[in-house]
Amino acid sequence: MNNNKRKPLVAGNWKMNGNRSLVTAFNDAFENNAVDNVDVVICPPALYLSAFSTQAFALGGQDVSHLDNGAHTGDLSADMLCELGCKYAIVGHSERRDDHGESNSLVAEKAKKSIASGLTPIICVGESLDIRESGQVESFIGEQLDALVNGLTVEELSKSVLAYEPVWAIGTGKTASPEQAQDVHEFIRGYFAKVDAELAQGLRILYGGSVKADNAKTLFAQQDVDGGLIGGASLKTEDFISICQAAN
Ligand SMILES: O=C(CO)COP(=O)(O)O
Repeated sequence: MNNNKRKPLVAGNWKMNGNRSLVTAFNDAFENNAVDNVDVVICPPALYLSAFSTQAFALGGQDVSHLDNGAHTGDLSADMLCELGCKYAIVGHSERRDDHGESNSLVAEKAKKSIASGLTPIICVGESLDIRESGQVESFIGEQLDALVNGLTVEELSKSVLAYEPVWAIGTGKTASPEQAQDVHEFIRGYFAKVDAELAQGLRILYGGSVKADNAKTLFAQQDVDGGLIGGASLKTEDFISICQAAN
């Protein structure tokens, strides 16, 4: 693991996968395999949240509304997630941005609402292959970050976690190389350093995109990589536990 003072965090995003027996498997596996010195989070489909019984990891929502309550069919509020025991909520995942047209400013509103309710938002940013191939990674991610800095105070940002998830690496088996990941993480930390040096130093920035048990350690060893946001490999207890241990 890198030698900075930020506590590593590994979050599993089950997406629209899993069932009650997977919940049971995770309850059992984590009771028997402690992961030390790493904050571990599972973000299952929300209707399974109440089926978890272990205290070995925290729970998170995969998305959250920017609104308090009301006539918004299918949406879940931050308070509801809190009531079901969540400590975190993923916001701005590229699948939400693509499937539901979520804008940078909406993502910032969701992060703000999460913090107001006591949740830690895991705010996702990342570029498509087109953007990368046209050499616009930093300007594209810079715009995603601009919306956060415009919408959230430094104090709110310091209660957030960032996740860099290159869209071309999600579910494709094409992981960013450790150098590619480090380059963007360094850019993100540098961006926040211009806002507030202490904020940037303490901000946890996770990498997500085809993280597996066999590549996690080298990714997590990068100076500015503080853990991971894991999709496919978070659906298997053994793989996910190995990835969590690689962050220690
Ligand atoms: O989108 C992701 C996590 O949020 C990454 O998914 P994969 O690990 O399946 O590539």
